[in-house]
Amino acid sequence: MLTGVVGAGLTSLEVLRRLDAGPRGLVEDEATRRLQRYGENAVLPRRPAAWAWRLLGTLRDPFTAVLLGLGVVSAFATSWSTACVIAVLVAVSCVLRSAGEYRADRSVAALRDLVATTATVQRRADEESAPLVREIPVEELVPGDVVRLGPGDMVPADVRLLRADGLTVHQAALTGESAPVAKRVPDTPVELARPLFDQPHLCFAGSSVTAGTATAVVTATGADTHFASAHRGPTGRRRGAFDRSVNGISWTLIRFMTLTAPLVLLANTVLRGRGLETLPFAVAVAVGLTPEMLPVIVTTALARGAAQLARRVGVIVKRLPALHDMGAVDVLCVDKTGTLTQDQLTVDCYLDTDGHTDPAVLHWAAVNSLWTIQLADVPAPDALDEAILAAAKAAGGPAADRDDLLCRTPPPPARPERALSAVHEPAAARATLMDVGGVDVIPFDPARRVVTAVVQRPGRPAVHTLVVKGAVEDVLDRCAIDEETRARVLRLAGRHAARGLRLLAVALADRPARARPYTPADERGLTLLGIVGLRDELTATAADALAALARRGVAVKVLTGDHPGTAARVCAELGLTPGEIVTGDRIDALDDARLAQLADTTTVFARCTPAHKARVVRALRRGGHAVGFLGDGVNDVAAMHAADVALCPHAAVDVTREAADVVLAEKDLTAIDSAVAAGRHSTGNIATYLRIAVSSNVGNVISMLAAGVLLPFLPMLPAQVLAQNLCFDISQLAFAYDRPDAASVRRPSVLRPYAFSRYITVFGLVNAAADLATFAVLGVFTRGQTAFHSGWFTENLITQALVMLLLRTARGPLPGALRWATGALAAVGLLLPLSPLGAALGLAALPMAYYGCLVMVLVAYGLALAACRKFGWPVG
Ligand SMILES: Nc1ncnc2c1ncn2[C@@H]1O[C@H](COP(=O)(O)OP(=O)(O)OP(=O)(O)O)[C@@H](O)[C@H]1O
Repeated sequence: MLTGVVGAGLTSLEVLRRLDAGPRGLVEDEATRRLQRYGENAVLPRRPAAWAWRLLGTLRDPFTAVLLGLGVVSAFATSWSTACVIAVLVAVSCVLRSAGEYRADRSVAALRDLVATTATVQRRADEESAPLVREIPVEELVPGDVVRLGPGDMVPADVRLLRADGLTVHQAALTGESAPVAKRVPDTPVELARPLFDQPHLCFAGSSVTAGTATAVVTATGADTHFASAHRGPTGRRRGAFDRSVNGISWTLIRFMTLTAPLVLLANTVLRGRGLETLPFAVAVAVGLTPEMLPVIVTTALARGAAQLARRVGVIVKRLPALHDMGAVDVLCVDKTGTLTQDQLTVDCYLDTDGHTDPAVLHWAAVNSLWTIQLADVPAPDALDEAILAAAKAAGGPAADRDDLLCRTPPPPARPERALSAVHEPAAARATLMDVGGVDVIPFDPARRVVTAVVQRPGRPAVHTLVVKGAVEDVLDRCAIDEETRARVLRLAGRHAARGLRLLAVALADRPARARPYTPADERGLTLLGIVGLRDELTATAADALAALARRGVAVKVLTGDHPGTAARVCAELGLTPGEIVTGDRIDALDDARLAQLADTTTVFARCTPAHKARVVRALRRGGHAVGFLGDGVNDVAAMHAADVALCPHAAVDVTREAADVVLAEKDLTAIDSAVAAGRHSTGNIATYLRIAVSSNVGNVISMLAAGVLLPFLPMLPAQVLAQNLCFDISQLAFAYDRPDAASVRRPSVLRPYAFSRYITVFGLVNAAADLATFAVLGVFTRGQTAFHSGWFTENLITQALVMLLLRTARGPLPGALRWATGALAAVGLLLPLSPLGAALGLAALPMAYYGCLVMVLVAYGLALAACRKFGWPVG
């Protein structure tokens, strides 16, 4: 295998020779041998991680780190029982979490293979056979393979270009450079002094093709690529809504917890004159405050949601937190072509600049399409080009068939004088128009919105004809026309766009023939021929999907590169109210703050480049929205990276699938609604756990502090604090299986730290009030520490079971898991003090009268909770 550095200085031929390969591609048998020798072309092994690694991975969680820290403090204070219980807590949490992650990985792994990335490779059956171009899984690529690259492809390995046309690649994953860079096969020897990633003829795994095409030979695969050496782990990702809410709250709690132990210690020292002997108790209280099951609940709730989505509606969640982000999304940006529409085009009309049907317009559009496909070695022809070639064939025209192109005679154009005289075509040459030969191509680029094929017409060896097609405004900008014609053509385009057609303008220019390659700078002074209108049917499920999202409070915005008129019509047909349409040039004129305001109220953005789409998404996020982006093309990737969560339909190009967090494996767009509902469902369960665990724990801390001051002894022994905490934690795992009611999945689910703090303060205080009432009862009915500890232990577990029942967000029937969990928790509270284990923990049976009063405290507590719920306050 060649390293990029060695390969950089060699000629193409030398590289091929060193790789023992040829421009026609490897023979299949040899490729199989190489696959065995070099291994799979994967940066990270596809094998599931070993159990030990999974367990170690779960230790990275901040709550676990805090618990371990507290365990170490206990060990130093030689409080071995506290240290042991903490170790058990950490072990239970890690084992449960890694088991959840393992199940989650397994359930989506099979479906993920369905959306695996492929590479277009050129191989031969044997030495004598002609090369065959076919798609193979990227993992099967080997050094020496000849691959084809086109827009939207991931560069599948480190490659050396053999041929390239207008190739630009995005290599931010390697260099951090956000702008695409041009790559080409240099005419002169390469300059070795240049940094490796700047070498024009080398492309690297981890980058993606933004425009143009290329044929290249693979120089390194898998772990030998530069990407692999730079990223020995998963690549970093943007911070989504998940990080902003759950993680934000986690860190607030961790700060709070780290203050708890010193506070308890201080209160006991200052007010009761106790010394360091209270350290284990202080540590236990801090541990009691920790919602240590949060990582387990998060993994279980999200993994369950993801597995159900995959099974029921074929939605693949590639990154678990993305499911939470789906639930938080309140704005979904969608591109139009290939998402809301099928991208299966048919030509509707071909018109000259006066709006009359003109086959010459279709003919030249077909010449452009044909040579774009042929010269650029596009792995998969654009749907637009295929539609134009099909229409030309159906019209019986000269561009009917790629193979026919060079030999058939065109029909006489309806208005030949216009189209052909426009390029000063001698009448005699018209009949042989199709004998054109392709010379060069400047591929389509969503930022330029035009594509140029350079052809040579028969009998005119000294002349090259540039055939340009693309978005109407962009082609007009390159034409030598007066203002009046321009305005007339724009009006014509507007009328047809309003019918929902996709429009292309076609223009020509003659240039003296030359050997030098053509560049975008040559696309000027063109002669306009006319426009082609194409019809693109709506995706069958698009209207239903948009209506369902609107019902869930998700605002849908369309961000398209297409004509404003076309976008408006499509949106109206889908039941969206387009309102004022904002175009790319208007976006350019606005600063970020003004764009954020405008983006809030705009539904359709048209004539957007990839950069415009990304700016709008960033502006919306800055305006406080959680933004999803659903796109299928290379022009959507930047916006997908900018969004909280990126989605793509099943037929998206490789680079889009790679950028997506959520892939819709089926054709049905209404699956997005199911994904949003599943996200809200999972988040609802996580939020319920957090609210209940933390408010109950806060209540306990307040009571512990109060009791520490009021009582001559510790209100609970450290081991008792930890034991009740362990029971409460385990029972709360049932929240991962709760079923939220319909109302709670109707709005975007976001955990707002302020509302959350209010919630835990109020319910924490109600909980503490119940505890203080219990202390009073205990003061009346019991004597001594053991009875006090036992009474409070029982009350604590039963109130926690009550809180779980009364404060869960869902109001529907209790799922079995919750019924069992709360029942078991209350039973432990009542029975443990009577058992030998209770005795070991320092607990004992209580007088019967206590239980009667406890019932009264519990009834009062339950009524207080129910009253708070009934008046809808506080809602976290
Ligand atoms: N293969 C092509 N040849 C010539 N012009 C094209 C081609 N593909 C697209 N265009 C023109 O460029 C414009 C922008 O294309 P782009 O691919 O950025 O967006 P889109 O496909 O129109 O819409 P969306 O952003 O919704 O996917 C199109 O509206 C069309 O006029």
